[in-house]
Amino acid sequence: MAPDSIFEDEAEVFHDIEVLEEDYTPDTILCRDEVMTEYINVLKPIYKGRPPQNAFLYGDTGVGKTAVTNHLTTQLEADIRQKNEDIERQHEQSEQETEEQTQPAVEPDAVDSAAPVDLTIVKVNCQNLTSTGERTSSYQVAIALVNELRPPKDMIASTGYAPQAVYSMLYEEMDALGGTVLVILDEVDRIGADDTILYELPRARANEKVENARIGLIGISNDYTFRSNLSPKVKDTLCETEIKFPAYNAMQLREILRDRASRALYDNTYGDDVIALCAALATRESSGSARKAINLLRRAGEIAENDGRTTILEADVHEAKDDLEYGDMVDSITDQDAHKRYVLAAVAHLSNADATPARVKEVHRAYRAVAESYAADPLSQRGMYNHLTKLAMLGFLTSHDNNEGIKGGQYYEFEFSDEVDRSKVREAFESMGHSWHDVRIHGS
Ligand SMILES: Nc1ncnc2c1ncn2[C@@H]1O[C@H](COP(=O)(O)OP(=O)(O)OP(=O)(O)O)[C@@H](O)[C@H]1O
Repeated sequence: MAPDSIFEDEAEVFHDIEVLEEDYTPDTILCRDEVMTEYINVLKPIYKGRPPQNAFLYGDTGVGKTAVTNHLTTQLEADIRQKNEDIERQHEQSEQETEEQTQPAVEPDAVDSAAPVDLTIVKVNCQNLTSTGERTSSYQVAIALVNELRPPKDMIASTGYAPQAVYSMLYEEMDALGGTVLVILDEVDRIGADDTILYELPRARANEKVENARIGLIGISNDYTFRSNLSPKVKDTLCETEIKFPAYNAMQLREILRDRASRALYDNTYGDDVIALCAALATRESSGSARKAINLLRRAGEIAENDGRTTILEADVHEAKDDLEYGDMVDSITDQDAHKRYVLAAVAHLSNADATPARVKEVHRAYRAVAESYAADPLSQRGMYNHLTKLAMLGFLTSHDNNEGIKGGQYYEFEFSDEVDRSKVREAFESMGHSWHDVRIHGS
């Protein structure tokens, strides 16, 4: 039967596509028993009503840091709710029994030692705090935390307050809550060089900034260098416990994928070959990222559906890989700071004018025109050169070392690496809401 609408697919492979969405929290966390045990030990004191611990979680992207955190904090909240209800019931029972009998049936001590636990969890992703993609700062994280704790009508603006005033507001909110306040900072490396908040929070009670609240801090990061660059006093507190999330191997990814696929896809739409290929590609190309494996499966399913098929083929997975790589590169460009993006735009214009590989002087001329077209102050050639070499180090650009002997001297030339091209840079600009400016390349 022909579909009634142009938006209808003749063939469908997804039974529940949401199971493959980024924000889906799986009911069961597979293949993470060891880290879960370590993590549970960090959270145990909270359940027991003792002072919370601080922890630093690290591991490559897509290895379950957020998924495990969400899973365990949800479980912690549910268990504490249950514990508090039990305690309340016990209290009521013992009060009743005291009224009825002269001798209470329940040991009074058993009730007193089990005081209800008051827990508030505040989560902030430090990546999303600036619209321009520049580095976040402790100040912005503090503002985000204040706003998480306040009702919408009392939220504060992201600029215009003295840092100490923001910290005071934060402590006030936390003190008003009382009990244990567990602050979880995802992508904490985005905080950049100013890590004030990371030593302010765990020490707030000792420094008498809060009286009623006990603050625990969990930082999550996929940047290995971040930890080593932390100031020693932050390292001592935040990294009280460190939990490393290792990359998944292909076998583990297969297990995770089989579980997801069985919920997301109709039976018989995929075979074990497709699962194995997604797992193998994610292991090889994306250092064991479950996110990549799941995204590959999802994209491959969409490709099959768009093609009117109810079976996902290995070829769909290969096509999905190409599609995702394109998107990943655009995202990585978006993640760069403004001057690096201007440099990439400059190389895009040069490449379009067939003027690459280009010497630093030529890149600088194009870069200056790009920066000015976005009303930004261009850096000097030396300043820009630092960004240029960093971009080459990160794999966006390739540099050629030319040596023309005594006459020409030694010089470097730059061009896009195989993974980058003009359309990706342009798409990155547009995805950030910046229109693409066609800059004239002089002298080319
Ligand atoms: N052990 C697991 N069992 C089931 N699903 C998992 C597991 N690990 C990761 N996933 C899924 O893989 C995806 C990526 O995981 P997650 O967001 O937790 O990674 P991450 O380590 O926090 O990555 P990033 O550092 O990029 O934030 C999510 O969809 C998550 O549900």
